[in-house]
Amino acid sequence: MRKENRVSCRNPVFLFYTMTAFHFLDQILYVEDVPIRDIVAQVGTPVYIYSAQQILENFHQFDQAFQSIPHLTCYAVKANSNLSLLALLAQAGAGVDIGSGGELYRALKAGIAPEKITYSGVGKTEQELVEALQAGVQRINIESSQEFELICKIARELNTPVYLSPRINPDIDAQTHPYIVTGLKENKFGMSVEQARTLCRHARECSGVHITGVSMHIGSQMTLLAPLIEATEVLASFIQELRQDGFQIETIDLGGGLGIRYHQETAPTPEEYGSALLPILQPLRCRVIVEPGRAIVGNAGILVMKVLYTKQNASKYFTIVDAAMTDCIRPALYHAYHEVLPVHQTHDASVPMVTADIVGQVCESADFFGKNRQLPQPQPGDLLALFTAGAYGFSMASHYNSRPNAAEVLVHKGDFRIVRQRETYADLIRGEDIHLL
Ligand SMILES: Cc1ncc(COP(=O)(O)O)c(C=O)c1O
Ligand SMILES: N[C@@H](CCCC[NH3+])C(=O)O
Repeated sequence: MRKENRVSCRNPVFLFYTMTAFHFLDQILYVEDVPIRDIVAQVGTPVYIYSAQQILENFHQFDQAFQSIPHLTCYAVKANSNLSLLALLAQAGAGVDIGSGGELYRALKAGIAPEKITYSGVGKTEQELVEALQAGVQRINIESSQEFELICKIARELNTPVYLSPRINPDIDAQTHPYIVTGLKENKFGMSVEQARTLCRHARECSGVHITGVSMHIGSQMTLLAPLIEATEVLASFIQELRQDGFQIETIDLGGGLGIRYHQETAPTPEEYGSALLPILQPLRCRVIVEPGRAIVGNAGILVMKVLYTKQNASKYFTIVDAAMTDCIRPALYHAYHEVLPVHQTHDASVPMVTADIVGQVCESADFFGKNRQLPQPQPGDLLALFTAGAYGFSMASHYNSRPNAAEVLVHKGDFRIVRQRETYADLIRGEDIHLL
């Protein structure tokens, strides 16, 4: 990763990005050793670009944070499910957390060993559960008594042992965006300790079904450790109780949720996260599962887009780009802040700074990437990069307005590969038939 000779830029946020694989050299944005413009020249825009080195560095930070105890880092596939990213992480020794049959399919295709897969989710269907058990998945986080009954039935029919971890909803506020809080009692996820206690007792009567763990996932983009510490304590004391009742609890699954820096927030590092939790975890002598998604891929990806037009309505300036909320819905859905910077910096003082909304092509006023952003007056054809877009970017893409999905590119050192082709119009109508009744 080149980090020498960086130019000073007009915007101080540039300095922040020099801490990742994305950096400016002679006013040009690079990922690892590749200029973004070289990728765009070959692949076009909009394009998601990921750094393999950054992903691996983030993954190893989690591994190191828990190295003093048995653990498995199960990357949450929902954050970014591209097959090449999954294969990269598989090669590095990661397991995965999946939330659907589709994610199971991807994980297996990417070479993740079934015994390294954890299956979470509030609404797993019978077919999905059967597929997971037949594939050899050995950790299912269970979220309701009805799901439990269904799993008991499937275990009998398949004559397969099943290993379950009730997902505890500890009623603790993760203090993040309300749409991504998942551990309050009014949320749909998991069950109370009381309900889990009843479920575990019931499990004794179901042959082939074993309660071997306890799990949680209380929210996403958490910037405070206190809720995670408190929730881990709840799980730890439940584990002690279950063991006293004779259950052989081997696993504690802490879920994901560690936040990252998008703007001015400060998020704990994986090391700080590990250090805060290890005193609770060590005495349990459990295998620890962590399920980070965003913290592994978030800062390892950008979305590059091209300026189509600029215009002014009344006193407002707009920069209209060739990407849209269909490529990255986070600003529209959560009012999430993502830094947007020109791919080529200018030191030319004659280029005026403007304050503009950076907006997409879709017919929704929520279709924006940034509001009132200060940047050197963009010109049609200029490239802009939306930073920290590796998590919940492409994986939440849609086809609204019949927009083909963007291409995805993976970079490693001086080399890059298209890891997902840009969609065509034909892709958009695949599976549709015209019937005139
Ligand atoms: C069960 C489960 N595990 C892990 C994650 C990953 O979360 P994050 O990307 O916030 O680390 C999620 C999503 O929030 C989840 O629902
Ligand atoms: N999609 C969310 C995170 C939800 C995590 C899934 N439980 C985001 O973009 O921040």
